[in-house]
Amino acid sequence: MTTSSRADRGGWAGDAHSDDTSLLDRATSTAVRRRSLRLLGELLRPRWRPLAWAGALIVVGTLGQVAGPLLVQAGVDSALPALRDGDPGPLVAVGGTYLVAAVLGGVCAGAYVRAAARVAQSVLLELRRRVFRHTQRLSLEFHESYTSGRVISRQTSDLEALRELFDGGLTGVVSSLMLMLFTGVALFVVDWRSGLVLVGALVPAWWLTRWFQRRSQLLYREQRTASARLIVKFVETMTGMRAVQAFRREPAVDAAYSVLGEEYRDANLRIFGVNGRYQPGLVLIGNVTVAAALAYGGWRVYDGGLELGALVAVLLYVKRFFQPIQQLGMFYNALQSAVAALEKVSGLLAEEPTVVEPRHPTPLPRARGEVRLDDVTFGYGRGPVVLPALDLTIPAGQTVALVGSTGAGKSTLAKLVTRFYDAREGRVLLDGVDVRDLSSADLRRAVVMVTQEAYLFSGTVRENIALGRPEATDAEVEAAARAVGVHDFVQSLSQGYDTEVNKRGGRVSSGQRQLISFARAFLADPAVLVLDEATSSLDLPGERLVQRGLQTLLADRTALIIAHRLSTVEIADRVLVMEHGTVVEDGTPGELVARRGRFAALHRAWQDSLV
Ligand SMILES: Nc1ncnc2c1ncn2[C@@H]1O[C@H](COP(=O)(O)OP(=O)(O)OP(=O)(O)O)[C@@H](O)[C@H]1O
Repeated sequence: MTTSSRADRGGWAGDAHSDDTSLLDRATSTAVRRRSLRLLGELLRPRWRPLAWAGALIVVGTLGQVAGPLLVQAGVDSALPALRDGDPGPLVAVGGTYLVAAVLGGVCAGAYVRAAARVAQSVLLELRRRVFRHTQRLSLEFHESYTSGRVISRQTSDLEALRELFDGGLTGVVSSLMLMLFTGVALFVVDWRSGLVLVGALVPAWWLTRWFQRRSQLLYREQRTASARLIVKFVETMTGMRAVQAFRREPAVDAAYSVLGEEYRDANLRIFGVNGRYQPGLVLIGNVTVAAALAYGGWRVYDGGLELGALVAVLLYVKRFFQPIQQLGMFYNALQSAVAALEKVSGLLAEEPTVVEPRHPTPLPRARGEVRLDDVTFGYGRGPVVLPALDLTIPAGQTVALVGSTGAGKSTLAKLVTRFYDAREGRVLLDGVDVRDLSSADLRRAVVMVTQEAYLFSGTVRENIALGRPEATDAEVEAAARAVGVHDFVQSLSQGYDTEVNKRGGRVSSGQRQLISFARAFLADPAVLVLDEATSSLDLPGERLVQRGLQTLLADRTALIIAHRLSTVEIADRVLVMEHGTVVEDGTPGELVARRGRFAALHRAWQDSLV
């Protein structure tokens, strides 16, 4: 894959994540820009009507503002002489028009801000929704490689940068540009020679702006990268707080966080350094131009080549012309920040799920639960092969315990059966149907995975149990809880099934957490259950409770359990011992103990640990 096409897709795959580097080569940079613009186009196209309305408002509003100096000129050069001759009419007319233009300009500018804000807010809402929906849609492969902190910074600080641009900057940029354009045209209308003085001044202003643009583009990328790193570190530390405290990593983490914080501060300071040169540079150019226009115009007034009113108008226009440039410089910061953010968000949105939904799924409304791996070879991404040519058949209803040393490929096998990943070669079949041909609805109904961490979401115990079947009745939820033996515990909570978990009064132990997740799986009633048994040890009564719950859960269904406990292995119909991605022993627990191989040794070690 070429760099540009990877950047076009988003480029997280592989070790160099494009959004973590601020130095992109030219081709990648162009591809990233194009991708961002495409996204912006997609977002703006359906909103062209309100955009056109905002555009009309700003044109009228700016015309109202630009009319001022022209009217001053008319006042000085025509209305005042007429008044001297005893005719106050022109002065009244000029004064009245000035008032109308000022009011119209103000009203339209205000309406423009509101109209632009409505468009901006709806774009932001859509983007926020898209990012969330898209991240959910992406396969596990993405989530295992793109750290959660980075996803969070896409959804928070990047969208925030875009909000800042839309809220203040963008409306300002458009009105500033408009004001400059109309002011320039009006200046040429009043006195084209003075217009040429302005054009001369634009040359250094242009060079200064180009310099600023180049420097700040790089610096803003650096700033966003530094900010994302800071967020990643924070999220990582907070989610791993137990490990941090257990291993007294606080000072090390603190030091690392401080370094990242300093890098972020330095990145911000560098930006201010560039701004600090750009802004005064522009002010200087502006003032020199006003002085030049005054000298040149004054000489011509003296000479009789220019009316006094025209000179006043020229000076007002030249002064006004440079005000928006300074504003533009400030908005440019917001723009840079937002462009960098848009590049990253568009990268995330360009990611494609690696596990794709079939176009014409084979229906499987009622799975029996036979699982077969047919010559399956698998490796992560472009990494080494983890499972080489695996053949395995698990008849419907069989409970299989997977054991083996760490890194042997047990979880990988589980992730293939649940189709969190697709095999590189070979097929994974459920009831004879390739899992790639099943709709995700059928597959997720038939195959449920219970993970080690048994994640509980904020909400009530009832909602947590009914996660896979939200339409389940209270009686069904309770029956599931009874079946796995967690009903009494739930009843003992302050508000029973309505207790909010993870809040005060709703704290659950790891064993209870597992039982709730068993109840959740029981209620979902899948034909195949894949279970990564928790490694944390429970006390004996707790272990018995979990074991009993497990047995009820397993009855009549196919189960693949990554087993960490002797008691679990003993209730299995079959044990598979894995080493380096291959099954090295396969049989009933009794048979394997008798065979005196690896499992027998493991079995002995487990038994010894119990006495
Ligand atoms: N997301 C991943 N990306 C790349 N390689 C991975 C990923 N997950 C696992 N691996 C690699 O695949 C191999 C098998 O890992 P797997 O998690 O399946 O082992 P396991 O038998 O479940 O181990 P454990 O009992 O420690 O969980 C290991 O070498 C591991 O480093």
